[in-house]
Amino acid sequence: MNVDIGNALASVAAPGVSRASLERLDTQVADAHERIERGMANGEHGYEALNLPQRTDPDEIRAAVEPVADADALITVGIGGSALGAATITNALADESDTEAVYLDNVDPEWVSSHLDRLDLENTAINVVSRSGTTAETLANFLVVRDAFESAGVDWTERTIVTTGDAGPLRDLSDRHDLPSLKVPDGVPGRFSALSAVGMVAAEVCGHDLEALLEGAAAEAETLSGSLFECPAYAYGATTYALDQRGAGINAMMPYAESLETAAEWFAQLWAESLGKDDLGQTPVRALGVTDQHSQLQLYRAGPRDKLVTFVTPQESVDRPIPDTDVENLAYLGDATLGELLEAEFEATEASLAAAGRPNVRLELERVDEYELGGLLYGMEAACVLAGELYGVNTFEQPAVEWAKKATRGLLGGGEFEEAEAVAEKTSLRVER
Ligand SMILES: O=P(O)(O)OC[C@H]1O[C@H](O)[C@H](O)[C@@H](O)[C@@H]1O
Repeated sequence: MNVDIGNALASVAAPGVSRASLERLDTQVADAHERIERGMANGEHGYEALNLPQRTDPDEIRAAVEPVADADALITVGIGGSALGAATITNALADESDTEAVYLDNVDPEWVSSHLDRLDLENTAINVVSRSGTTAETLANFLVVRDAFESAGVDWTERTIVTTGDAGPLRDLSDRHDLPSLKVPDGVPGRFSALSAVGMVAAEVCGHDLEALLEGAAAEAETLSGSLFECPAYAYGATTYALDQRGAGINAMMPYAESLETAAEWFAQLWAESLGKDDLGQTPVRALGVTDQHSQLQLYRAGPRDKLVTFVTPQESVDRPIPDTDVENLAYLGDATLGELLEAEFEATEASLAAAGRPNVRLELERVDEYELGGLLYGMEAACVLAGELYGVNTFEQPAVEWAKKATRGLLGGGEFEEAEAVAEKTSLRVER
């Protein structure tokens, strides 16, 4: 992954971040890097995630998925960090795969049923993932999926792989039915676990190259160093932090590849849950080039000056010519390909933001393949850890989400809920038709 922060730097037209201030920030980056290295060396909670390229064992994952390797479809039941990493990988690489990857994260009954009703369950496998093993949505969806298998006369115990922590309801269930299981590595929070079994079971069943994913991540890991000017991941983390300090509290992640749409979702969780605490953090927004040029771009170029736009641009991809036409005003398209049009749209958007003094950063990938994707996932995680150090927040906890999880359980009769109820009552205002 290369990072071009040129359009985030202050110029005559743009009020971005100055090179001098980045040079000053580099001292803090050096200190943060020392802290990160120490955390990695000691396997401390969270920092351990940056060791995954060396720790993850593809053979162990392959052995666990062997019983379902021939599945036509794989239903991954998980949410947040237990689904988005895997979905990012399989959606990005979908064209290489014969297995359909389905992700059940939401508990919308209509949507869950629509998947279960259409899939041939006899040739479908289940990949249930929960670090804690207690997440209500995941367990509920798993019970529903299991029930659908039983109703279809399919032995779900022959078709299920579990990935979870050492203990908890999901681990108990997996032990009771002797299911093939993998462990969420210690010290790795869900949103940093894409490069472990959490993200890679689905990748393996869908036929992707796990070694290449890890090699790409390892290559990115090798660039970690005490200067943002030498490390693309830190350049990104430090620049976003510096821009946020100057008012860019919103970061719109805008890949110019349909296949990377889920990567923006994954990034949103990483950035929001890791940095959004102590009244600090930068709000991630999901966007997609070119689609959102025709919906959000007006705001990015002419709305409040509180945004950074992050482009992700693969340099190579398959292409397709635009056929000639005899419609006179469209003749200019006939000489181009869809890829050239996409590239021109990207360059025009980047230039238009820069011309309007709106900071933007470009993350360049050679192409969308396992190696580059591994680098992108690792690079964004390292950028996030660095940004967390600069903000001075605890990057690896998420107390606000835990509060809502507890409240949900309480509402369903699974625990205390007085605090949430009391607040909701005081602030409720209802307007009826
Ligand atoms: O993997 P699980 O324990 O089921 O957790 C799934 C998700 O739950 C919560 O929403 C956490 O805030 C997320 O960070 C986590 O990824």
